[in-house]
Amino acid sequence: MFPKIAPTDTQAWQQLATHAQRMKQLHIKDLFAQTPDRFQQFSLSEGDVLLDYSKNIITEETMALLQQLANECGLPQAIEAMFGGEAINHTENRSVLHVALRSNPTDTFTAQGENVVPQVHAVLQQMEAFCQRIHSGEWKGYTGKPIKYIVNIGIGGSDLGPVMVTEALKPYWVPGIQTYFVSNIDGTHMAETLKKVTPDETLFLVASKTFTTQETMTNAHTARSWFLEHAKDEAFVAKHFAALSTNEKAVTAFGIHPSNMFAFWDWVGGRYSLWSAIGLSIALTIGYNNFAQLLQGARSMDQHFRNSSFDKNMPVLLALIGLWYTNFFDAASEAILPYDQYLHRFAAYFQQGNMESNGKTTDRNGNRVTYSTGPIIWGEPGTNGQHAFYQLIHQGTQLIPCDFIAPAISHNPIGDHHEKLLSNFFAQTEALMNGKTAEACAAENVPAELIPFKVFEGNKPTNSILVKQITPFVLGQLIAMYEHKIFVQGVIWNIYSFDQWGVELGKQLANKILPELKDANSINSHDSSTNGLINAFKNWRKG
Ligand SMILES: O=P(O)(O)OC[C@H]1O[C@](O)(CO)[C@@H](O)[C@@H]1O
Repeated sequence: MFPKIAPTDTQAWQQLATHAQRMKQLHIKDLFAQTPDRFQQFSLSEGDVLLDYSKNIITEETMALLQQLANECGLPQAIEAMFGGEAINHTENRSVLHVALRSNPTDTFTAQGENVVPQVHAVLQQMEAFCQRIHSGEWKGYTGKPIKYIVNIGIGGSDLGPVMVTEALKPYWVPGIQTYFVSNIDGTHMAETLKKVTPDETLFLVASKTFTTQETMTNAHTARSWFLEHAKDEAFVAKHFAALSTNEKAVTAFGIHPSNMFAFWDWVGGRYSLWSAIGLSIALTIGYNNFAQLLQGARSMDQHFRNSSFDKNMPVLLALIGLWYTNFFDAASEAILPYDQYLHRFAAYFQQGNMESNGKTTDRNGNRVTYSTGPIIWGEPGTNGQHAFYQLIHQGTQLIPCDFIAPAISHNPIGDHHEKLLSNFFAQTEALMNGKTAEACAAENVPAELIPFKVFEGNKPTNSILVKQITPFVLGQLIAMYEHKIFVQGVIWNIYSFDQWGVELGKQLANKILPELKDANSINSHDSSTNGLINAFKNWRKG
């Protein structure tokens, strides 16, 4: 196990606090003027992924101190503890081994003394064989037709990853397969999806680690009832429902045959599970070989993360830079801005990844932290974001560090769209850094009274992540890079990143309120606001 040190108790933290006061007097553009080869100094590549972190309010001293902080907080030991299968998810007494899901068959990853790699590959083989049967048309629905529609029913980690990846890799979709995702318990989500599919050509994947999640189980039962209204015979459920879960008992109780169950294990966190059986919707949508490439890309990033020194380590550098702004510049949020329409769910995916992992106030000693932990993560694809919220990033009062992500090669090279798109990417990072002075405005003959409104302070930090093309392999690298960033930050903040107790309270209260909504009686068991809302809801429904 690694030390449970409050980062504020390290020498590096004290030095960083002093150093930050000096750095706040500097402007990134001056740092470029002082060191023209700053790009070489603060950029690195790993395969087809280039990370340029030079447009940050950092110097070599900053980075050295941040790396010292990581060392003092035991990051080297923490990395080995995770890869070594130690139960680092302490509050649930579980290993954290999503890295084992993208292992090669000859690798070894051990949880509770057992090498998990053989079981991982057994499920991968089951997934591959299943994909082959669906894609070849060998697997038939109850009227003898092949499967055309996949409907993944899951929520949170059992939805967001597969949604994000299938959207990101749309150019790789298997012809003839159309995939939909239903997550919301709002009946509208299911109803609108069922309008698009036919019961005899649809495969429902019930994706739930626990197989108890209210939203998923409600949606799965609704899908089953709809299916049976058409198919009439329960025996046909086996041809149209499969389960992706760790809970075989609950899967069987639902009526899904164990041969249609794809297993994973408690050492896979929900928000880190797209690499497991939860990725079956991905494999069915883009083909198993492309899914395998996604895993290989992640594996290459795992090795980079585990074996590179911190000054050449993409996840570590991203984590340290993020922490620098969270803890020493009071940045409350970070934006992820992909200049690629296919990556339109990337920020939403890492919203859960970051905020469910590092949105914690209790440290690993059970004490309240005295420093900020995980920031708010948000973002939209450029250039849409430019016409929505970039105003605030440029001229607002909040400091919002941004990650710009783009491929050099578009899957849709129409005219000069991609050059125009990327010219915006490059222009934005440059403009955010340089800003615009009053003198520059005056030189453009801006009327004096308008100059204060047209001045941009600049000095807004950005990371640029340029990749050759969004292939399955590169996407695997990118996702794993951000996963490990979250891990590194959690270690330094001395919090447990792999539990999510914070989502429980709302769930418990909803279960308490649900029976109160089923009759017409007036409610007075809550505070006046909650009583008032519930009674208004009931009154409207009476009429
Ligand atoms: O896969 P399950 O068990 O249905 O859980 C879904 C999601 O619910 C959570 O437990 C809480 O939101 C997530 O961590 C998880 O991804």
